[in-house]
Amino acid sequence: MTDQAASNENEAEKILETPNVNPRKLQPLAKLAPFMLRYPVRLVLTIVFLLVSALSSLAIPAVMGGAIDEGFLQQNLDNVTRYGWLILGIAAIMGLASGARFYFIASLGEKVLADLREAVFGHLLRLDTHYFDTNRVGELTSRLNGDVGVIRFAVASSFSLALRSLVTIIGALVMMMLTSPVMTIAVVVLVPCILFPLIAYSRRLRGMSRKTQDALADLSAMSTEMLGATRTVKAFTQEGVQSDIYNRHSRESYRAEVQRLGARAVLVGMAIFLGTAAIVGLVWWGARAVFEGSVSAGELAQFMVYALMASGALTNISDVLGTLQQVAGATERLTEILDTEATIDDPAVPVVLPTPPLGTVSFDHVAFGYDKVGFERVLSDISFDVAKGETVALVGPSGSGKSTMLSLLQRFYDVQGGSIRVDGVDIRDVRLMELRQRFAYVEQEPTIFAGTIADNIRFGKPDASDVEVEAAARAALVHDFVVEMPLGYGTMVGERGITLSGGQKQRLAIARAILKNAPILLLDEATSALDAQSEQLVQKALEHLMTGRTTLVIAHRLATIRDADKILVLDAGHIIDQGTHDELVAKGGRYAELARLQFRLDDIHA
Ligand SMILES: Nc1ncnc2c1ncn2[C@@H]1O[C@H](COP(=O)(O)OP(=O)(O)OP(=O)(O)O)[C@@H](O)[C@H]1O
Repeated sequence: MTDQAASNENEAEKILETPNVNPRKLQPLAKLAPFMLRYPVRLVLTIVFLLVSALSSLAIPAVMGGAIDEGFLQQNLDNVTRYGWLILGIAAIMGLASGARFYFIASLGEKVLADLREAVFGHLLRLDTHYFDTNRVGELTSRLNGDVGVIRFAVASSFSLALRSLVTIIGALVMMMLTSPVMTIAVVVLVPCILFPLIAYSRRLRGMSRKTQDALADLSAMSTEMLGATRTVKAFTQEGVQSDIYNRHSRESYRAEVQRLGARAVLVGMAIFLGTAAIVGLVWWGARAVFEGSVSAGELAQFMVYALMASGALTNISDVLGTLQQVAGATERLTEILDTEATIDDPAVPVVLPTPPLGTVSFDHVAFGYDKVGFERVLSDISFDVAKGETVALVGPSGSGKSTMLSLLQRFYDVQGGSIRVDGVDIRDVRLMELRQRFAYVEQEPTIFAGTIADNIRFGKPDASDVEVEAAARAALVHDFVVEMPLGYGTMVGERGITLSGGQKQRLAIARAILKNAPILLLDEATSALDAQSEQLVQKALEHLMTGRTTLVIAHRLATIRDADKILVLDAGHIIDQGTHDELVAKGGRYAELARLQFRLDDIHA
């Protein structure tokens, strides 16, 4: 009875976990079918082994019933031996089939998982920049990792359990009917009578479970935030205050959990009592039937085992339905990503850019707003031309639209009015890949990927040789600091390049751009102040990069604007002035004022 009590306890716990299942919410599961159907052999083998293992497990109690009636009760050892061998044979088939079922379903799960995550990741990278403006990266990675994991678990275990349980219930009921129709009907009435009150009670408890989970989520969000900002916490001497807030959340979570556990204990107790009472009742009734001679002792034993198998399978199914609903949610979220179409895509009939590249850029009455619906203008009526080899500097107050212009040029977004041409061709008529190969983009805060320094330099040209990498590194003044590192170009740089200084990161990004060797350079100069020596090194590296290339630069440095062939002065999305530095300073106007503030010209002219 102890084992039975333990199994009742497990079943009570499963009931507690069972969410409300809405069959319509299971519909998205159908979308997994194409991924599974890609592996028909594995799928068919899984089903075959599943059926064999379920049917062989159903055969064992029937054989055991025979062993009791013809062996034990008649004290016939030969019969016991024969039945023993038979059971062993069936157990061997069951063991083999179960092992094979486990292997095939698990490997199918892994395959589906790998295909899904590859499809989603590949698709995400191809989606528009606009998609990433409106969807948080954290949420997307959680979909990619969490949801795919949920699906893997489901394919590997829940589907198999659901199917196995279904076969077991049907098989056990058939065998029970064959043994004793009257007792079968009694069980069919009795089991729901016990399960339904338990399920009803467990649903009431579900609210409590949600409360604990919310409290835990708060706790984890807070610890992630605070541990990620320990410097800020220390600088503002907030360790004590934040610990107190954390403790308060932690205790709330503890109280909610203890309350839930108390309620759960009541449920487990109820399930154990009701389950045991039902078994006692059934045994008593069965014993009466045996004494009356309507069933044999062996039949009663086999009937009891089938009844237990059926009720176990029923709780398994209610458990699995809950998991499947989670899986349906995960599948829906993932297929939502796969169903999102990129709006910025290659043209149907692409125009090929001229080779060798001319390196010219022209904006013709360009208008743009990020908000597609409201069309709030970020840029209006922007027109200018950049000739081959020219350097054009964009200057203007923060938010005037400088970065947006570089984004539009690389077609991260599409213009809403006018057009942009590269080498005389409208960029919407060119294949995205071909267009973007024409640019080398150095961001204001360059991304340093987790990997070696060489990997980082090679990012835009993965097949570059070591010699090419070193040449680019030398030109960007990266080589000298790299050779001083213990592993040279093989030195790992942290997830965010934490081990490199600001100036080193910028030079690494410049080396990456030099290696890409694109005809047009897009440069977003760093605003963050570097020390004079670092600044000088970056400036030198940039000079190497700019040589012979058409350059569009968002300028924050005096050296850059002085050397620019043309300066475009932006304000609130309009070009309000243009000319060389000297011309614009001579004019007085907005540029002179801006330049005085931004580039500290007073120091220079003083
Ligand atoms: N991804 C975006 N989604 C919505 N609005 C944006 C987005 N990026 C920029 N904006 C808005 O567009 C306007 C122009 O921004 P942009 O970054 O082009 O200016 P900027 O001149 O480069 O400024 P800064 O010098 O501060 O980088 C700003 O009002 C900004 O809030």
